[in-house]
Amino acid sequence: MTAFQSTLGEEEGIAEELAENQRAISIAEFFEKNKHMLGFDSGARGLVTAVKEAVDNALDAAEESGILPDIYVEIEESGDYYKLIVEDNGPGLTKDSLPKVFGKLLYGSRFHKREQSRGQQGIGISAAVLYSQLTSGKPAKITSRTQGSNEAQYFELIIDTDENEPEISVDRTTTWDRPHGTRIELEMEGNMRARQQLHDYIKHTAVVNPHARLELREPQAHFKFERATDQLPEETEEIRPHPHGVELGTVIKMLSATDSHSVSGFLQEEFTRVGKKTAESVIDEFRDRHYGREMAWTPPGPHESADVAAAVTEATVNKGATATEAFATAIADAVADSDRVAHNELVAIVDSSADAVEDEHGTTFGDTVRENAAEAAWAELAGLVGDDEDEDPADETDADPDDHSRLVTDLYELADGATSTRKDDEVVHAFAVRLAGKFEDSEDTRHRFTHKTLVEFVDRAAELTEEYDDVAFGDTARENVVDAIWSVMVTVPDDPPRVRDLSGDRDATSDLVDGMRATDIMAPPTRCLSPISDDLIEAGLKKEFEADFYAAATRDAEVSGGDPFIVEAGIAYGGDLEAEGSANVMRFANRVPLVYQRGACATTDVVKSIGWRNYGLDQPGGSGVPNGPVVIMIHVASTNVPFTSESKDAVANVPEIEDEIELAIREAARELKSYLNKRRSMQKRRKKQNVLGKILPEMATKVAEVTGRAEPDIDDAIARIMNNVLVERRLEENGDGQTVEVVVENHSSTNESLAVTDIVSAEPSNLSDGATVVEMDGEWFVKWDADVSSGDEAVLTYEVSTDAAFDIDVDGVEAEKLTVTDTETNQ
Ligand SMILES: Nc1ncnc2c1ncn2[C@@H]1O[C@H](COP(=O)(O)OP(=O)(O)OP(=O)(O)O)[C@@H](O)[C@H]1O
Repeated sequence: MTAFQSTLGEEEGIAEELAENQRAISIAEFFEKNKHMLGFDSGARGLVTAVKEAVDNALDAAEESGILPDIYVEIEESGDYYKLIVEDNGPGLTKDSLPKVFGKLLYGSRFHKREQSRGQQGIGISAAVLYSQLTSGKPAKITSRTQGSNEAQYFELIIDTDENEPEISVDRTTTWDRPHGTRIELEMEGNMRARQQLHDYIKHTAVVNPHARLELREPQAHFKFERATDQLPEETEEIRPHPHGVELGTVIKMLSATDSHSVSGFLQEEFTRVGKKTAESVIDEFRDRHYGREMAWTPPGPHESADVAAAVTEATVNKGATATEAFATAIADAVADSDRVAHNELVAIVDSSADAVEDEHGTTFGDTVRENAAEAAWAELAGLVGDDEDEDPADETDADPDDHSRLVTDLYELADGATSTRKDDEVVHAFAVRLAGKFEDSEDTRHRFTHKTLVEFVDRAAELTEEYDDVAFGDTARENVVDAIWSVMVTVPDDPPRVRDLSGDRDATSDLVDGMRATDIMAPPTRCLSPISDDLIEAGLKKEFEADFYAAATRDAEVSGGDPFIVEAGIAYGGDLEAEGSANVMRFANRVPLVYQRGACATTDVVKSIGWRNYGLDQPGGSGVPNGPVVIMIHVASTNVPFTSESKDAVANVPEIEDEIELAIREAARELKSYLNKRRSMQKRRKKQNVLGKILPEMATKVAEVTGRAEPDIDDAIARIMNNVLVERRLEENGDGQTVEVVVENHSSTNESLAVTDIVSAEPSNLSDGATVVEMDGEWFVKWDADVSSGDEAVLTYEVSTDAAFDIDVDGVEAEKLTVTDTETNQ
């Protein structure tokens, strides 16, 4: 029995006793116990993670200050431990901030910023310090020199885990040969079993950061990556959150923190891409959700008993006959001129008619008169003065086909247009009668309903119709009818609540968040992001892998959780890539290679979910990572990459991000597909050509033998059979010299553009139009660009002495589609 159990059963004091054991846990203490969460779960991994944290910080700091990064990483054995040194040429850290940066967890400059950076949480480097002190007991040794300062600061510190504060043991000035930057030295327990991961991390960092100079020295290897460009990545700018995808909790927090009083001001001030017009659209969406829409009915026609003018006249008292008539006519005319009228629109019509009549007749139309008039006119319009005497409003099953209230006619039209043509007229009519009943019986005489209520009305009317008329009125029909009615209903003009009222109202805020999501809003600005760009991805892949084919795609920015993100993908295929086994999937987030937890990453999940056979790759079982000589690279750039854990190894399964990853990969994969298709058809062509190349000469000899004639021109025949482009030289003696004809016959089905270069050993003359000649070291290069339509031919001519030798080179047509016969050369 545990001590805890022994106390059970005794009535008093358990809670008190338990309460005595409760105490707050410092964040440093927590991570001391849970270092795996930060990527320090083993000695091998600890070293890689520490390098990664320090190098990521160095790159961030240098780029932020517009400095081309120059980073030196050294790992050396030091007795039972490993010593890690990372030096950068960044801006350095001030004496005040340095101890906190390295000696306090959750302290950093990036957590609150909406801007792409490698660092996000303010944990990374202090976690490395924590791991080092935990495993070696030694303090972190840090040197930092800020720009323009004559001397550097030197600190030795550990983290006081109870307090999560730095404990400084040495604090002095020193000299350092770097003009500015930071050097950190950590000793830790470790091993180099993860050497490959370490090398990959440094190598891949170099690939996606061509502006950085990186050097790694470790006990068994030393390599340097010189910078490939002096161009820093485009500077990023901090942005406000985008309204798409911000969560309710965040909006509640923002509402209580904002200085704005109106919702419109709040939206414009606190979010990116929201101007006055967009704010108004969001508020309209909010109104639809929060207040509902009002049903707009068609105005009564001349054959109908409903009479707006008569009703207004009757409701207006003591205004004199002329003014009353003018008032009633103005309202009736405005109603008749509208396609449909909702309650709030009618109120506006009454107001403007009253104002106009007041001006013209000098009679005052007060609020009560206006209200009475609006009520009377609305009763006509909305069928509130029922013309069906026998109808029992309590009997919702009543669907008398003879019943023709004006609402029924209106709703019938809408329902008929929205349901399949197979639905019987009478059934639709019966449904319209029941639905009209719901409107007529509603307590809200303005016919103002939320979408949800409308769905309930339609469902109920449909259920009754199914039950009593024994017909199907399924989900699709119901949804279509709801859509048709909702689209003619009108957004109400009610003012949204003030920010201070909204901030305490969770439901109303939720309507606002839904409204923000439903509004079309321009994609967020991308200046807060720094994608690699498709060109540089291709260049990076080319630098790293010898392949036959490369493709890359950069998607437009999208939003997730209010944070903009961009996904990029690259594919390399063939060449020297490993043909055995599955494809090499390279993952990057904010230009940082992701080394661990491949299997837990959204990028890997997406790669596995794609049907690669469609793109011409081998994929056993039709799912999973494809096989073959392929590298698939994915880069997720975001102002806040959603990682699965603080160790930032794997991207979480966020649907919006997964969709974009898929689209980016598919974009690059489509190019791969057409490359592979072409390659396959070229292979077929080559095979066919090889067979023909063997058979035709034998046939030619046989034919010549049998017929006793000269052997036919085989090259010509091959070109024609294969639908090739034939380039043929013809020579004709001409006095002292000879005329050269280079003939291009296009037997293919497409128009072709060729670049022909004939290298001649003597000086040519009388070149045909379009050809140029350049002399180099006693050889003449006759250059000619020929555009030859399908089925056509083009000829290059020139003259040259009979002893000239030729060598022809043709560019612009794949080798498999080209037949060159240069046999009649004099050499
Ligand atoms: N080499 C450096 N030069 C200049 N500033 C640095 C350097 N390293 C860290 N910093 C500063 O210290 C802060 C804390 O760094 P830390 O690695 O703990 O967190 P982070 O990089 O912000 O986030 P993450 O936990 O995601 O890595 C950074 O935000 C940055 O402002």
